[in-house]
Amino acid sequence: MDLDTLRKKIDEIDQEVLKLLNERVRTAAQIGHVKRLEGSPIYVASREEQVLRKLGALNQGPLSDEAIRAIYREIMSAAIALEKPMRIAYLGPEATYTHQAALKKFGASIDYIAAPAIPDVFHLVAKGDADHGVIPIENSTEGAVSHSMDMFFESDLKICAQIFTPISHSLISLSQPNEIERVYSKDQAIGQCRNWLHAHLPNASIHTCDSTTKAVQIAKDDPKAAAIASILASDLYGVPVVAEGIQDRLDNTTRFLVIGKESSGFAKGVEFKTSFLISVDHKVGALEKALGVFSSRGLNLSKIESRPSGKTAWEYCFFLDVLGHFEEETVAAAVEDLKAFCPFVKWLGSYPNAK
Ligand SMILES: O=C(O)C(=O)C[C@]1(C(=O)O)C=C[C@@H](O)C=C1
Repeated sequence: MDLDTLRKKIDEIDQEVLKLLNERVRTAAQIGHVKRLEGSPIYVASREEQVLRKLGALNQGPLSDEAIRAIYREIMSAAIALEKPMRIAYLGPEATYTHQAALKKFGASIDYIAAPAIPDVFHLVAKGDADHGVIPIENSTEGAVSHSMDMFFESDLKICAQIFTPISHSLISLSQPNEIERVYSKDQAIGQCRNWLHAHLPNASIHTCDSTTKAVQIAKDDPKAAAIASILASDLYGVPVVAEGIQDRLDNTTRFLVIGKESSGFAKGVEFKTSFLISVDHKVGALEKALGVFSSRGLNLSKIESRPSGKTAWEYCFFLDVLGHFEEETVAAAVEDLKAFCPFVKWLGSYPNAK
């Protein structure tokens, strides 16, 4: 077939695709109406994952599963916007890695609010000024973002989704590396580039600041300074990248959480993760007994992290991640068991365990 004929074919297909897309978002708008009457949440992470999994199973190619997910991310983003104008708060300012994770999860049709610090994300959602919030929770190189974890002690917000984002850092400066005297970034980002900094800028002083974007703002005004941040932040502020991919590990990935007033309901065919916060008595075997509640039921405990209790020195609370949904019988029964002997058990949410 010649070019004109093939393009005519594409035009005809596009007409059909457009008709179907509008039919799909009209149906989503009707769902939105039902949800408003019922008072149920508009964004439903478990349903989205179910839709994406079904499409993945149906897909015969040549589109990759990744491409389908990206296309449907924007279709669902447009659908949500028609159901209700939605606002997502994220740890800002603009162009932070959290901003990029939020965009990846919620797409381009949603309104975003940059919050100056992690507690502000929680407060915006709790007050109803934002429908959901996005915060970093752990990095594959540097570990837990303790500030985010600690917010769950006091907040009643629930986790409704997780987002994994590969993190590639750049050195951003108006000068070349041999002229750089000061390096600025968020503590976590500095930790992810520690070996690179030691090898390439051994004489530069290292300074932490509130965000990777803030670091770029500093580097814009100080030619002797460099920021560790994303290429997006370099583009936004017009400060050049002088070295790319400076993170110590190639597989450097951050896990972000979506928080909201409600967790994610159960959906068939979707694998879930449930997070808890517990404390145990200061007794021999107390922690082992708590963990045994899960293993005796064949539940996979995928993570345990201890944090100071915030009440008494050298007393700890434990964050647990378990594969399964709180509405599933085995998980619910395990929690009942825990409540019988743990002084403190808090369910933080159940959400799709999608990578
Ligand atoms: O099924 C729903 O609950 C919808 O609102 C529709 C839809 C979709 O476009 O498929 C949109 C938003 C939700 O987060 C989940 C799914």
